[in-house]
Amino acid sequence: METVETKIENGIGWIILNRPDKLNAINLKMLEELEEVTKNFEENNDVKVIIFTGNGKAFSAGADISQFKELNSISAWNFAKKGRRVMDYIESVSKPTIAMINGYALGGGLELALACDFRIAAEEASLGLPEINLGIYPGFGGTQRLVRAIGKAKAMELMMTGDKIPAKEAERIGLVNKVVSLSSLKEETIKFAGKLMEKSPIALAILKHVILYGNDSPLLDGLNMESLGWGVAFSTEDEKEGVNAFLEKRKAIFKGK
Ligand SMILES: CC(C)(COP(=O)(O)OP(=O)(O)OC[C@H]1O[C@@H](n2cnc3c(N)ncnc32)[C@H](O)[C@@H]1OP(=O)(O)O)[C@@H](O)C(=O)NCCC(=O)NCCSC(=O)CCO
Repeated sequence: METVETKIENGIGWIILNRPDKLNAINLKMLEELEEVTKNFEENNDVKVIIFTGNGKAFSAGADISQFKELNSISAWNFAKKGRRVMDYIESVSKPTIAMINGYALGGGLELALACDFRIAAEEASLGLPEINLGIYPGFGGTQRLVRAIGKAKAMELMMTGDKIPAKEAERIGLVNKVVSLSSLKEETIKFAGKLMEKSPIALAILKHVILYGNDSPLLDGLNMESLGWGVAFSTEDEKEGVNAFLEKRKAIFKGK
């Protein structure tokens, strides 16, 4: 891979954006590689949780602006559609995903983090959607996902002013789940991933689907998805194990079956 590094350690699939001299700006190659490595991890049984992060001082400063000079309306539209499809795919992965935000998460970088299930940020991180300063606006799903994540008023403020906010403010408005020191970021993120790895991966996958797609549907459809998925969970060995473990007063050991 040219633009991302990957490794699998103790059930965690790491996807590390790797253009540190360009603050991990997302070019077309990186979009393609992100899609490919995410797909590989989704299909790999050794990977239980996927963590995205960046090498160097940024998570990602967004789409690669140096490529914008060559774009016209049609190629820009296609680039946005490509970016959007990759973010949609990342959001749809059946395994839990975490954005470990080690520094700047701007523009497309924040849109990648928004496509993840959880965001854990270092105190030093700075987040925002500054595209408006380029005479454009977020194009990798941010206009929709940010509103859903933090509500319309704050989302419009961030997108229309282009202001960057510190991690603590991002936590206050519900944009990130947790803020920790940079020195403990990796340890805290692994600890959080560990909690997820103790659960039934099947229940997590169904739950994720119901939350994501149920909330984007009319209430009745979402509620129907919830009860149908709940029934499906009862066809798993993990459900038997969970209930038996409770009744036998021991810790459940889920096998993902
Ligand atoms: C993130 C900023 C504020 C950091 O500033 P600073 O620390 O001063 O670092 P720089 O010298 O600016 O950057 C170092 C190096 O990285 C290049 N770079 C940074 N961001 C990008 C980018 N998005 N695309 C391409 N290249 C980038 C920068 O040019 C430098 O390269 P040199 O070769 O050393 O000159 C600051 O970098 C900043 O504001 N970046 C842009 C943030 C932004 O506007 N993001 C939105 C992009 S559009 C988008 O994401 C569309 C999808 O919705």
